[in-house]
Amino acid sequence: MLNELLPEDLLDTRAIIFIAVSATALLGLYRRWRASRELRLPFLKFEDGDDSRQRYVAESTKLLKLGYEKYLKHGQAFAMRNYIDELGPQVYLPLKYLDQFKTAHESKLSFPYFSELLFSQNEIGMAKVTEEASHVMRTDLIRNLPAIIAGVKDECSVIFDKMIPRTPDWTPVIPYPIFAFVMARLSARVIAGPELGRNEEWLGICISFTQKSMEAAHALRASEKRPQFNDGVQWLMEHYDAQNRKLTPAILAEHELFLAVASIHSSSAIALSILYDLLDDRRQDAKKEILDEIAAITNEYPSWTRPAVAKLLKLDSFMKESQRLHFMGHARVTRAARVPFTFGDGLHLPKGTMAQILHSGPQTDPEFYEDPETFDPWRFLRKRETIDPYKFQFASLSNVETTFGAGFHACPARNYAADTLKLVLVHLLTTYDIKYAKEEQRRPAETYHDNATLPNFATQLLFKSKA
Ligand code: HEM
Repeated sequence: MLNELLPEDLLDTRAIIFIAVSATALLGLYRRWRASRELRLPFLKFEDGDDSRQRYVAESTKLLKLGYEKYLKHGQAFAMRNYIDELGPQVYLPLKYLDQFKTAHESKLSFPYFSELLFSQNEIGMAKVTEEASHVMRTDLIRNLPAIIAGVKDECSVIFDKMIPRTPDWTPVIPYPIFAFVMARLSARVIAGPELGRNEEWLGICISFTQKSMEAAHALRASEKRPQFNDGVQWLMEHYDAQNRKLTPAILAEHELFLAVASIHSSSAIALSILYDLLDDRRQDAKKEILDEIAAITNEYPSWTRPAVAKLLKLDSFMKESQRLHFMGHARVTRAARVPFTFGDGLHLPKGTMAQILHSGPQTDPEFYEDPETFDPWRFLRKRETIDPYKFQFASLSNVETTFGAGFHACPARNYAADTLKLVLVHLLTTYDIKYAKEEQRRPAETYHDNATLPNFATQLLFKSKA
């Protein structure tokens, strides 16, 4: 019957898929259009005649600065176009909502759902945020941190020696791919264990996020009995066992790939960004003090254990100041409304709204930081000395320190990430002389894409072995 009524090609599988996909996309567009009508918020846009999509890709930084000054600073949320139009408008919230926002239950405001929408994870088959992987990072990683950190410095020497030879001559290096490899290898020790940590194919997979992770994890699981390790695979196996659930290779691969996505590029880009400041000719006095600090710790401790790393107070402060001014992205604490959500004062987010905190706004706001545009390497060290020694650290969380997010989903590996970054920088600063290849010894300008700000990945540096 259907055959008689419809043209032949409409029954072709491709045509059916096309219709189904288009219908879903149209339904999505309709839902988001409705959501944007329900959002009773000022709508921020470029108002100089060009409000094209391209401007949202290249110039969101300008618009977000305006949004902070005009709305957020005065306690008013705003909406703006999402450069991926199908996602509907995005919402930025002022800090007064952060406490309610970060504590809202996952069934209402969701971090995984935000990532699912933003990265079209269902459509492209990308590994999703998995509750189990986050759980083992939140529990087992934190418990095992001293043992894990104790091996990082030695591992740095082994890896960097292969990647940047110790020679007396200046060697030109584009550091980002090397940093990504180093961070992939360091994270692999934590998320996948020593076998995969030394497996170049696995590391390549993690760096390039390819589907091959499935095969690699499958091969690992297929390889008979695994000895006891202290890593994510082991912790996930134990977590599933304790709940009497089956951890299949495919599920394990999904957890592992998600952890690889979460861990490698953020750490590599931040390492590069901080190194750029350490090499800048305006920071040489601070660098000298950091080198003295490292020398003093090396005299006091036989090896780089967690207590030794905790003594890197100046490096910690420098790193935090560097990230304050050269943050990795404007948006943090990203959540999407699984159901319509209303804040205590009546602000309403329709179902499907993607909302976030503007991390960048407070970083250069004199309300939060004195003389905020000045790079003051010991700003946070002074705060630790005079206000609270346990706060204002690189990995600290507060309503203005949102580099690692906030609330339940705040990065569970932030202390691991901070310690690892420090040990990578200690290794680089004590092993090599490093300078910019160009004559001017100044950090290169950031690059921008949508609400991301990234250190320049193409800048060439020169390395030579320390005398
Ligand atoms: C300096 C490097 C890193 C930065 C800046 C960073 C930042 C973040 C941020 C902003 C979030 C979301 C928090 C929120 O929305 O409240 C997050 C989540 C997460 N990060 Fe990190 N991260 C870093 C390194 C790592 C590493 C090395 C790992 C693993 C070894 C990791 C594992 C995770 C996981 C599992 C989550 C999801 C937490 C959850 O679902 O509850 N991160 N991270």
